Amino acid sequence: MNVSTHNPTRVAIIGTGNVGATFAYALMLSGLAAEIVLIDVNKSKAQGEAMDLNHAVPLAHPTRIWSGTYEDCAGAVLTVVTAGAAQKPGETRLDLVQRNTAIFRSIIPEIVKYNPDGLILIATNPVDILTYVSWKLSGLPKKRVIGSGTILDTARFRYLLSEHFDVDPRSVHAYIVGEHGDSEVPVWSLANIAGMRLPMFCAANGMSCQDDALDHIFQQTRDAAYEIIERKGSTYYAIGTGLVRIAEAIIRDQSTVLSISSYIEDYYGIDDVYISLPTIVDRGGAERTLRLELSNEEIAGLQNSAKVLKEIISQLNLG
Ligand SMILES: NC(=O)C1=CN([C@@H]2O[C@H](COP(=O)(O)OP(=O)(O)OC[C@H]3O[C@@H](n4cnc5c(N)ncnc54)[C@H](O)[C@@H]3O)[C@@H](O)[C@H]2O)C=CC1
Ligand SMILES: CC(=O)C(=O)O
Repeated sequence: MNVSTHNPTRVAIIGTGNVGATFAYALMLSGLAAEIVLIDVNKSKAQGEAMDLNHAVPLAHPTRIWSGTYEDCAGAVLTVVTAGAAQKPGETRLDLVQRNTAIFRSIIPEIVKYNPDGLILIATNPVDILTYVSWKLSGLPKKRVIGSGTILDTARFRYLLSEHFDVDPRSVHAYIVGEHGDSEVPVWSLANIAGMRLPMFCAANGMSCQDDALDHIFQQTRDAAYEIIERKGSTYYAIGTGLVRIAEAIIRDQSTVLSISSYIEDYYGIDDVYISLPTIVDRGGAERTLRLELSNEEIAGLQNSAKVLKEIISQLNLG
């Protein structure tokens, strides 16, 4: 190997709390990144996580892991931001917006200063709003700033549907779109198993497709974070895995359709907001948002989600 042209795949992680550390662990196990740099305002925490992760490396994948500074974001294909306040029991994601926007005003310019060419992936809540904030603060092209959006909600939805229909969740094709939060929208009209819409699947398999059963599945999806936070304080395994899935689509240039948060223009009258829709993700970031044929109810739900987010963004004084 010619050392001078050697360019290892580096992923930078800002914030090494529950979500950042879990993502780092899952990323190391995946073998996708040759280098993982951990950055946190709490340097001691980042150092401790790097030490613990390094001790797993001989048992997993050769990966260079260290706790660093923003200078180490240089050359990273992807910088993932998980830094900031998390919900306490009873708080909504939107309640975090002022605290986390203030934190992002110090983080995002530092990332871009040392890495103007990479992609930024936001996980911190409220994720859709902070992805918009990050795009504004970074000055980067829209497609290179993305949010984890409803990748997690979609995974929860598919899991719960798979339990109801007793099939592998990977065989359930269904999306949650809109805000990663209370106004999110289930796309029932396109949900399918083996190309069979749910009413057809139920009829063919003698199963229940009652509205109240499906409504309950959506409510459990939407409210999952509240329930988990009430029980164990925070959520991190599923989002950590979701972040690895997005990183994989980027690093391996897979053109995977994922429900991430990307910049939306001219979509059922929705403009100038980051919101989740099925999106083709590759090495360049959010390449294309798919134009879904939604029902009138789903369109109204999506428009409401955009309205909720835009009202809050308009109060943030982003210039
Ligand atoms: N998008 C999603 O689906 C999910 C998002 N989240 C969000 O992820 C965020 C992090 O959650 P947790 O890891 O549980 O929180 P945590 O409290 O465990 O970790 C947050 C970390 O951010 C660090 N931090 C704070 N200010 C910083 C700064 N200025 N620079 C660098 N680091 C800084 C803290 O030192 C801490 O280590 C929250 O906003 C949470 O709501 C959590 C789960 C799912
Ligand atoms: C905390 C959060 O956003 C979630 O688990 O969905």
